Amino acid sequence: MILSLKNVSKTYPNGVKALDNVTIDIKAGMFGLLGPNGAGKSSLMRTIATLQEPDTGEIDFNGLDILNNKIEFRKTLGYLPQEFGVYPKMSASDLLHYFASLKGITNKVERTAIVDKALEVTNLSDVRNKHVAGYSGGMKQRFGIAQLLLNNPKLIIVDEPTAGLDPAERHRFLNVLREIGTNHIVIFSTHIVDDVKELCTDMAILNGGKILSQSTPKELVQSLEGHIWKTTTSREGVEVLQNSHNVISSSFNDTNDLDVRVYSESMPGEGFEPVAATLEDVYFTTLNKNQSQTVA
Ligand SMILES: Nc1ncnc2c1ncn2[C@@H]1O[C@H](COP(=O)(O)OP(=O)(O)OP(=O)(O)O)[C@@H](O)[C@H]1O
Repeated sequence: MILSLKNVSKTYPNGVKALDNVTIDIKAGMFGLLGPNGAGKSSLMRTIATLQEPDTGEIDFNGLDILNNKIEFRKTLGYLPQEFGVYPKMSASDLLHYFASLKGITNKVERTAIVDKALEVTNLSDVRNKHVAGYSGGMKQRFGIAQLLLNNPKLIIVDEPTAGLDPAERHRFLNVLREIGTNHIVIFSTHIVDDVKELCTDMAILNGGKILSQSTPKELVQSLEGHIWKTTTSREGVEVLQNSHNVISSSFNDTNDLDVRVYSESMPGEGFEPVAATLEDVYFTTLNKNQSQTVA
């Protein structure tokens, strides 16, 4: 199973270039698309879901040219957009039976098996008789997944599903994605580095409509090993460091000083110690590098 995008670009009528020559191959497993607000994540998701046309480029799913075979492709697709709809006062079970009927699953025994499985995978079996309208944000997101599992999609696209979820719900939701990621291609977008770290077999960093890097989280972290250094300084000290060093991030510690992480090929100076690289270092280093190239 493979989804291939070649030179996909999109400029909106207002002149914003949301996708800039995106070329990427996505294989089975959990694929995380990581980027800040406005990076182009939703534009890429909507384009793959064939809800909007790119200006140029090709998208191919298992040999099918999806831009010229939208109806056929959509039968294999499950898409959960960023904004989910308003649900009627119907139980999760009744609503899933209704959606399954609309999708043409008319045999009641078959439909019941499919609905039960979708509720089980998304951990909603216990609340199947409650109204979806009264569900919490996280339960609604899981219901969104249950709904798209009904027609057994091969490719699942989930746009920023963890935004706005509390930590417990986020955890439950990621567990559901982990479960379905074992036998589907799941592409999900996020601006939370930990989502990708906890879940993804493969990932890309997107900004300004461009893919800045693509690899496994492990390989990306390994590529920075030996180049990340830490020091502790005052608030004013950080400003000085920012002018002379490649500062990745800074955070307050217990003594109200700042722990500062710096990227450097070799020992950046006195007071620095080497530290293990993290995926957050990868993310910020990649964005910083791109920003300085864009400015230069
Ligand atoms: N329909 C549209 N018309 C014009 N500009 C748009 C449209 N949709 C998105 N944009 C712009 O395109 C750029 C990319 O937006 P997009 O929503 O794809 O990014 P994103 O990474 O999903 O961001 P967020 O995390 O905020 O949802 C942004 O500058 C946005 O303002």
